[in-house]
Amino acid sequence: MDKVISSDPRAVAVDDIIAAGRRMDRFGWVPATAGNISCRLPDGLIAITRSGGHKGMLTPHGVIEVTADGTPVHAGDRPSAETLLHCQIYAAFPRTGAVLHGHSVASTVLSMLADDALVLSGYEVLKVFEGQKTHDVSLRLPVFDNDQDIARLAQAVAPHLAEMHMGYVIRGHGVYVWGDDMDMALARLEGLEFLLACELEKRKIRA
Ligand SMILES: CSC[C@@H](O)[C@@H](O)C(=O)COP(=O)(O)O
Ligand SMILES: [Zn+2]
Repeated sequence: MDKVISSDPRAVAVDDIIAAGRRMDRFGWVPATAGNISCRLPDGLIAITRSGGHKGMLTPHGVIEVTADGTPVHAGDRPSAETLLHCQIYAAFPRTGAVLHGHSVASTVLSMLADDALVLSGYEVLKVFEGQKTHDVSLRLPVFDNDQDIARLAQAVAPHLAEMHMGYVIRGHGVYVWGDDMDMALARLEGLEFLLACELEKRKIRA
């Protein structure tokens, strides 16, 4: 889909979120109603996917606005069940403009085999992450236990946000990745998912 040329930041955000959902769906990262997607708007509000519904088949109706603390701007709107995790990332990183959450096979399986982190080493694609200039590095991808209480999950994540290079994984659930804008967030998600797919292949060969 061509990018919408618009001076209305809301229209651009809606278009970016719909396009991101389609791209994530093409890779198989948003099965059933999994995943959620958001953008920060210039006025500080957050455009985010409604809860439920397929993220590969979003329409403008599937994108709503919440305040920085996750309160829907329009009463009755039901934002993503994981809205607080998005809000937490925007609060921690003032430059962040987009947050993506997907449920890939690789992140789901590997996180169930890991302790508190997955360590990714030696891959050229590690350079997609901020500040990385070489493949010759080991980056830690934290893994948090899944929790249906999202406020409690956010509390578990909070102390570790500042040290994150790539995002994080929720065990048996999926990844959270972010970037200054949607293109950057998508590039990082694609890079991370490539690395996780490589790790999964390595483990299959070793088994
Ligand atoms: C297929 S169930 C997935 C949900 O429980 C959740 O993890 C998810 O990613 C989507 O929730 P949503 O409320 O639509 O944003
Ligand atoms: Zn999820």
